[in-house]
Amino acid sequence: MLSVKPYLRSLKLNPDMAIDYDAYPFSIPAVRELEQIEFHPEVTFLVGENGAGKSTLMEAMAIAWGFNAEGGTRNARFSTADAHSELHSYLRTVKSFKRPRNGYFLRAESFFNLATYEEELEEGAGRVHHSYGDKGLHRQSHGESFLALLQNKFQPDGFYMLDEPEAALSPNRQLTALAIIHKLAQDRCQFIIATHSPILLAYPHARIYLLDQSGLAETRYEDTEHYTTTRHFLNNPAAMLEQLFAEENEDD
Ligand SMILES: Nc1ncnc2c1ncn2[C@@H]1O[C@H](COP(=O)(O)OP(=O)(O)OP(=O)(O)O)[C@@H](O)[C@H]1O
Repeated sequence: MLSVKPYLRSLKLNPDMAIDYDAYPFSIPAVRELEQIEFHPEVTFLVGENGAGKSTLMEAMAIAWGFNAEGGTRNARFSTADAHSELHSYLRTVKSFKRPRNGYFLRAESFFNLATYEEELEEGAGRVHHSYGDKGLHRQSHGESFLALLQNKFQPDGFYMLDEPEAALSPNRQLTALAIIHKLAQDRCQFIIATHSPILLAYPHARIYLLDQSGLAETRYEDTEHYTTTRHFLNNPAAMLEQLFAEENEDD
């Protein structure tokens, strides 16, 4: 029997479209070399150095799926002056025969403005702080409201895209977020997550794609720089700092 998930099964570049490889976004190696991404039914991660193209790709996938470029649900109409790339129009997606009932595109960078807009809409409709619990968005810290969104707004049968969700979360809250993601994955949800967090990346059985100078390829958790560097550092912070500072002095 064909399974319901993943809702977004795969994507690749449309080979019929003319591409300018010298201009953004195709000037980014991981976008230029993009062949095919096969998504995991539960969790797919995008990892890579700062500037590797994760947000560019996440945004394009989100728009191709039907989300608002700035984040939110498929119904969100929130927008800022920030321009988004045209990459979405170059993507060919393969989707499940079954549409998810819920969805959300969470971008750390525009989260607070978007959340304010959503809460105003809910209050206007007579709903009091539904998405952020009883306390309301503006009486919570950034991380608390972020987690409240996961706890209240993310529902079963959903497709969720999260761009650097760890940005506002302490290590303990990242573990809480992992537990929420795991519960939702059991409740027929699919996640695509761009992250730098070695904690989130530990999600079992996830598929991890690394974006780098040579393109985009699947990798293992233990092979990510996030895992190896963090592990190496925590094993002996003093030695690593000594080496780092010595190298800096040599450069001076
Ligand atoms: N609108 C734009 N026009 C031109 N170049 C852009 C634009 N937006 C991003 N870039 C460039 O594209 C590259 C990839 O940016 P992107 O934000 O996708 O990286 P990222 O992997 O999400 O980085 P980070 O981990 O720091 O969030 C960067 O070099 C960035 O400067």
